[in-house]
Amino acid sequence: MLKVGITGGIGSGKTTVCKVFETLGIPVFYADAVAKQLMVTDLILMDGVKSTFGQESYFENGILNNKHIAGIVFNNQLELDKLNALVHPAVFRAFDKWALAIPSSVPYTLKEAALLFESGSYKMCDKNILVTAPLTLKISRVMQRDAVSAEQVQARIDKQFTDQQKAKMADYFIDNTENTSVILQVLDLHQQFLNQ
Ligand SMILES: CC(C)(COP(=O)(O)OP(=O)(O)OC[C@H]1O[C@@H](n2cnc3c(N)ncnc32)[C@H](O)[C@@H]1O)[C@@H](O)C(=O)NCCC(=O)NCCS
Ligand SMILES: Nc1ncnc2c1ncn2[C@@H]1O[C@H](COP(=O)(O)OP(=O)(O)OP(=O)(O)O)[C@@H](O)[C@H]1O
Repeated sequence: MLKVGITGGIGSGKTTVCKVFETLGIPVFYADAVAKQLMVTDLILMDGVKSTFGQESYFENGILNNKHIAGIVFNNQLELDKLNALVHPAVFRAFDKWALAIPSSVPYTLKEAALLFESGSYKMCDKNILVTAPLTLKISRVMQRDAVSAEQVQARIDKQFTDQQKAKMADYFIDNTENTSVILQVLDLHQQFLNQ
């Protein structure tokens, strides 16, 4: 079965685009959501996070202290590398398990990940899609969605490959500047994947 990776910079709208594919019956593995879940359920990963970033990485009720970790990793590349080295192997394992449970009648699957190219996981996909949007639009979307400052969004953008770098590794592109064209672009790609 065809495995398609889908990524895009913060606020590009990759999750929103994946919801459109889901309406066509395509199963989507949301790597970032799974990573978040593993951060509070995978005991080995949690131990690694606590010993690397301190006990304060979790509140007493077990909830992840996102602000604490984000404050460390998005200001220091070495610390971010440590977090990624803890999280990515756990997500790869979860994806393999998920893919095994997909029925063979499904024409293709999608793997949505913010760091598809950065983590190297695009190599495990047959084709990869890059969702793009103008930088100012991406920043304003995330500021609105997460109630964060432009500087905080920019700090994450700085930790991801640029769209130019990602474009070299992508096979397909979706321009998510406005809603209507996105649906048509998804339908077009869907048809191409069904014909492969
Ligand atoms: C660092 C954490 C605590 C920050 O939490 P917070 O709620 O502020 O952000 P959230 O998880 O919603 O991420 C929002 C966006 O930030 C960007 N981002 C998140 N983690 C990373 C990273 N390691 N490198 C680059 N960008 C990142 C992505 O575009 C992501 O979609 C959180 O992202 C986390 O637990 N990360 C570990 C899990 C992980 O690596 N996920 C995969 C990458 S998104
Ligand atoms: N075409 C669009 N028109 C209007 N709003 C949009 C569009 N695409 C995405 N958005 C909004 O922009 C915000 C960011 O979109 P989304 O969460 O899908 O991006 P993302 O690429 O998954 O971001 P992140 O990397 O932060 O997870 C969301 O609030 C979403 O509802």
